[in-house]
Parts: sequence; structure tokens; C-alpha cells
Amino acid sequence: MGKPPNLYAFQSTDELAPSLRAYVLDAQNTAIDRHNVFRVGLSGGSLPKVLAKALLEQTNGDGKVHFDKWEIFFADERAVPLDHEDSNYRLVKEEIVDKIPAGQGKPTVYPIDVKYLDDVQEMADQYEQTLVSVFAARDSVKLPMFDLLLLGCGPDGHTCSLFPGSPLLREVDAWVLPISDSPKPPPKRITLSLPVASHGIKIGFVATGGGKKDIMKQIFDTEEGRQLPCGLINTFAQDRVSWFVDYPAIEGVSFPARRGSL
Ligand SMILES: O=C1O[C@H](COP(=O)(O)O)[C@@H](O)[C@H](O)[C@H]1O
Repeated sequence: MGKPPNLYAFQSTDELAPSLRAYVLDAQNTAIDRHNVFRVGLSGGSLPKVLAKALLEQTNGDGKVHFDKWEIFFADERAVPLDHEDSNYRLVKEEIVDKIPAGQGKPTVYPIDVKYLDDVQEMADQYEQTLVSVFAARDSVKLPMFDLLLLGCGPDGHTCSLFPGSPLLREVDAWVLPISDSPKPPPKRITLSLPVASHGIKIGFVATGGGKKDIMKQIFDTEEGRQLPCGLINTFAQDRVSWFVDYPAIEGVSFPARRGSL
């Protein structure tokens, strides 16, 4: 039995943002020291807005975001054009990339190849090749290891586009998987596989709002919850996982949370 994940709880997203910033900057600085680049995998959904607050609104004089060293990948993506309202790329671009002040440098962003919107298997294979060219060609690794994965948690316990009960959760070889019948629209997506999503050097979940409290209770306090996609990442990655939540999201959760700043 290893060490449990870290659960950090804050009164509000305004209070959560400075600690999320400190956590991201720590991962960034370690990565830049190690290989002069920061490779981060991002979820869509509610995450980019909170991350924007952490990176762009909180400055606090406590370290610099070196956006020019960032390589941004998508933990999951919907098979839609890049300017579509459902696109995770669009969300990250509009919430974060477009708002980076001039002079701070811009990240390198790796979107899906929209040539394959009608063929999610091909899209997943192509995105996997992108990861191979960035991670494995340099290091010849079995699994790509992101410096940081920042993930969301859906109200059903899904993360990336790995949904509860999906046969995709049993995948052990592929790095990126296609979905053509997602229970949450839009149906066609690609997602990092569970082994890759569990393999980050650091894995940060952000879950806020009372709409998440039932699933948080399941994930942290019950055996069935530990079998949900978010629970499986907790089990596999243990204390490499840190959750950043607000008080409404953990109302009624028994698992011990550390309250206040990191
Ligand atoms: O469909 C998705 O949902 C999850 C969770 O979204 P949230 O709005 O509840 O935070 C998200 O992490 C994922 O990237 C997205 O494609």
C-alpha cells in the first residue's frame, strides 16, 4: 500500500488559484531544469478557466511562467473543428494562450489533425505519432511521461474521455484511444489511455463546485469509487496525484483534506 493522493481544499477558486499556480510553477521549473522544456497535458471542461486564473491573474511576485518553454498537449479532445464550441483546443486557446500578455512568450500547442474528423481511429493514431515524435524519439520510452497532467473530473467520475465502465479502461498498449460513442456529447473523441494518464511525473486534478460533491465522496470514500477512472488514477499514481478542490466539492467527504494554501 503506497502513499495516498494529496487533497488540497480551498474556500473558493480565488483561494485555490495561488496554490495551483505554485504547484504548476514547481513542476515547470523542475522540468526546465531537467530538459529545458515543460510538457503538459491539459483537459478541457472547467479546467482551463481555473488554470487561467492561476497563471494569468495571480502574479504574487512568486515565480515566472515561462510560456515559451511550454509544450501543451490535450489529455482528450473532441473530434470537431478547432474553432468549434466543443473544442478543447479552442477553450485552451481562448482562455489561456490568447490572453498571455505580449512579451511573455507563447507555448507550442499540439492540436488534433482535423483532416481526420471522420475517422477517430486515424485521429488517435496520428496524435499518438505526435507523442512518439516528441517523447519516444528522444528518449525511447515505453510510455510518454508528461511533466504535468492537469485533469478534470466529470460528475460521473470520468477523466480525460475515459468514462466509467468503458472497455477502453482495459487498454494497456495504445497511448491514445478513439471514442465514437461517448456518453457525454459530442460522441466522437480521442483520449489518452489510462496507463498514459496515470504516468505523469505530477498529476493535478481540479474539481470545483457543489455539483462534484457526490462523485468526490464516491472516489475518495468508497471502493466502487476507486474503480472509476479518476479513482483508478489515484490508485495507480498514488502521491504523484494532487487534487485542488473547493469546499463545496468536498462537502461530506471523509478522506482527510489539507485546507488552505499549499
Ligand atoms: O468532456 C469532458 O469533461 C471532463 C470534465 O469536465 P468538467 O467541466 O466537469 O470539468 C473534462 O475534463 C474533459 O477534458 C472533457 O472533454
